Amino acid sequence: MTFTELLRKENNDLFEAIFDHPFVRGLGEGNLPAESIAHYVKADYEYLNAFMQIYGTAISKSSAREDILFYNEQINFVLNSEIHPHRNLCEVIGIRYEDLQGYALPPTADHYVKHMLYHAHYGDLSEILAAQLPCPWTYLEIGKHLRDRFQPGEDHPFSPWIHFYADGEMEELTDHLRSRLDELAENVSEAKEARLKDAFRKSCQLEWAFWDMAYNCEQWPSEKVVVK
Ligand SMILES: Cc1ncc(C[n+]2csc(CCO)c2C)c(N)n1
Repeated sequence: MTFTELLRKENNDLFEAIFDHPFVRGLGEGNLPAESIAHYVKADYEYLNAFMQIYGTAISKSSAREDILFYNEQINFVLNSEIHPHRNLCEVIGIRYEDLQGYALPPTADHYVKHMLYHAHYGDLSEILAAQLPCPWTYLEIGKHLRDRFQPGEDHPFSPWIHFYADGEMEELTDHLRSRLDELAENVSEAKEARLKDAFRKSCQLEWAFWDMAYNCEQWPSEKVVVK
């Protein structure tokens, strides 16, 4: 079994919990509260900004040109392609995308971003990969799960969102990150392996928590948030 196959197996409970989450089920059923969708887009827009910065840190820790090229391409992908699923959500609730940008991250999303930044700062490339991998991997599997279960056609409100993640570039991206992590995780110490597993599992936990944060419109106890 490869290292990432083991990660997938050990975190199956969280993948299943994500498929079962009411936000994810609502995407499949075509029925979600507008406030939850708006809350998701606001937080996710800022999450994607942080994700690109983490790719930037990964570049600063890469010596191979192929890695630099890959991360550079991924920054472009986030900038130019990941906006399509957001636009789909905005159209469903009739709110301009521009009006959902520039908000402070709610506690859980803030924590998720800082978890990845922690590994980006203190870890090497393998640790950054372990913390980032659940992001495309869970979305790829959510997309396929919803596509196969609900078979969304033209009339389904979230069909573009589902097909973007099920049938777009997500599989190739996930496979690339997986094979790179598998290479780097070969012959690591037990302590290092534990750090990689911890980074991956916490990101899976935080993927579930991000859906929950959006569904329940999680807020800070006081609305007065000092910095974005
Ligand atoms: C909380 C959260 N998790 C995952 C994604 C999906 N996603 C974000 S960046 C990226 C990889 C691009 O290289 C993918 C797949 C999301 N939008 N929001």
